[in-house]
Amino acid sequence: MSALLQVTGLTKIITNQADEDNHILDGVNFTLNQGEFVTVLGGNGAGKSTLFNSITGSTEITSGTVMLKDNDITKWKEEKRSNLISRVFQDPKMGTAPRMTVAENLLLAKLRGEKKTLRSRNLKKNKEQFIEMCTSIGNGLEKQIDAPAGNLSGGQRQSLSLLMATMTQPSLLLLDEHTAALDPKTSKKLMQLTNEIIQEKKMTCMMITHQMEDALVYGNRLIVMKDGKITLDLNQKEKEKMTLKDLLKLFEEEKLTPTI
Ligand SMILES: Nc1ncnc2c1ncn2[C@@H]1O[C@H](COP(=O)(O)OP(=O)(O)OP(=O)(O)O)[C@@H](O)[C@H]1O
Repeated sequence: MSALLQVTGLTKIITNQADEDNHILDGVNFTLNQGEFVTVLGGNGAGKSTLFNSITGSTEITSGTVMLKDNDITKWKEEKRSNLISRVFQDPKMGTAPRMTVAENLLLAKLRGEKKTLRSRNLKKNKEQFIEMCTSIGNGLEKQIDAPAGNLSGGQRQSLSLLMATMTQPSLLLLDEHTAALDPKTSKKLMQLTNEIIQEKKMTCMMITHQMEDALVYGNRLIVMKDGKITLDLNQKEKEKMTLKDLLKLFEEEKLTPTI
């Protein structure tokens, strides 16, 4: 396996009004290999989303480097990084344009990184493929193909976000609690769909979740964060041995504190 993402000494310090430094990310180091699907657990405020923000370039870091596909992207603007990195957020409203139709949203995703306009000719050409993609999800999204994305249910809108995020096979897929705002049944379905897409496209993915069971069931590596640090990093074999009970016990006993 070859390294796809290499994060070294990633640190983000925020100084508050009392002039105290808060280490939101505290020297995070890890390497993600091509094809790895990592689930990321950690309590509120552990630094999980800030880690994602640092990788996508939506937050400025204090120090450290981010390498992606042998490129040092630390100083790249967010827009440039977005040609290689896709992210799906918790809020269904974040990943789609509400006034554009489902088909237009999908076309926008298909043309990512290209300087093309949303011509109706392009829409017509791709419509059949888009309907097929939507039908495969099984939640009626294809019936809304010409409806504005803002009219969709939360589950439909998140599945559209997921389709858009994975359409052009990004180098890295970041899922930021992307099922958390949905009801349990819809959330489960979207998680299954997510896993199918990741397996089928052999994608490299990091997924933040608060569902310990999902963190154990899905993916082939598990990372736990606490106080801006990675405090547990289980490979596939170690993860397979870990039971939900063991994991819950570790959290309860707070054995996930850094050893240094
Ligand atoms: N721009 C900022 N200014 C000040 N504090 C910030 C900023 N960004 C993040 N923080 C703080 O950094 C800490 C980590 O936040 P982050 O959102 O990364 O945590 P998280 O692990 O994703 O938590 P959650 O599970 O609640 O989403 C929090 O205490 C948060 O309030």
